[in-house]
Amino acid sequence: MLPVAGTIEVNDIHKRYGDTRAVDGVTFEVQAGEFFGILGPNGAGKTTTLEIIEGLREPDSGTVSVFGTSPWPRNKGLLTRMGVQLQASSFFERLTAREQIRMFASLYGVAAGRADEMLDTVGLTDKADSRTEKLSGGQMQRLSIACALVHDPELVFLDEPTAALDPQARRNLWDLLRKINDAGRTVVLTTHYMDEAEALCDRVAIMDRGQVLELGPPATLVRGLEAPTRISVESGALPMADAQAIQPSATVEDDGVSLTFATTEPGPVLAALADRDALHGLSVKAATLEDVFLNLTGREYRA
Ligand SMILES: Nc1ncnc2c1ncn2[C@@H]1O[C@H](COP(=O)(O)OP(=O)(O)OP(=O)(O)O)[C@@H](O)[C@H]1O
Repeated sequence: MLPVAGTIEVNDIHKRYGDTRAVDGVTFEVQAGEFFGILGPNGAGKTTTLEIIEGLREPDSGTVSVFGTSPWPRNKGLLTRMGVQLQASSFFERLTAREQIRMFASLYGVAAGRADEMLDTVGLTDKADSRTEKLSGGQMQRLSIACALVHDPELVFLDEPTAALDPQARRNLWDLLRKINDAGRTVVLTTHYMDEAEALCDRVAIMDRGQVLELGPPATLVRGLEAPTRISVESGALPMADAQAIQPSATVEDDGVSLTFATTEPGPVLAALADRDALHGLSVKAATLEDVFLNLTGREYRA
């Protein structure tokens, strides 16, 4: 049997700008229905990678296939099957939200009624008559996502869709993105937020300096680290000697604010603290993708 081709296949792509190796040998596949994330700090090469897949840029070398064909040179057959989220700045001037999305719909030969439905899907019906420059950041992002989805594409690209949003607006947008994926669409998203990648993505490619350092489901990447869990309670909850006796393999520190255990076996430590009635101010922090990045690069993650 032939292997099943991915919706997207990226094979050893390179792109240089002068001396900058923006993309330096990137390879991955995205399967149909996947929520795939490209995660990395500013300048990692995420946008360049995405634009090459979208057919907006030509790689210097390497190949890309989307639905089995090359997106470069500009492939009109792919346009109707892909949705690309535009930055809010690319809206037509002085149109209302409804006029914007109907304009996008008409470009694809999509009926106005479908455009109005999409406004409703992204929760903007009550803003339909507002001019886009009057919308909040989150509302503009939702409108740009609605415009990307108006022709019902199978594959959706989102470039940092929640950048610069407040936490509540980000959460709302996450719910919307999950719905889009649950409806069967393949979603490729770039983000520099570790928590966003963890919350949304089935698999994530961690990029830095033009290269993919690690690729897999977020939970697998974190588990693969075998990084310790950090258990903190109030400073002085136990005398240091008693704390150290709980689990000789754990590292224990008391910094005057918290007494913290770093342990790969958190269960017995929690049980022992409960036995000693020493759970005041408890917080438990497992390793995150940030620890994975630190482990891979030796650098703290700075989005
Ligand atoms: N058109 C361009 N001309 C010259 N250099 C560029 C161009 N586009 C990107 N670069 C450089 O290539 C590198 C990768 O940029 P890219 O925008 O792909 O990264 P990114 O991970 O998307 O970053 P950000 O999160 O800041 O958008 C950066 O060093 C950037 O300065």
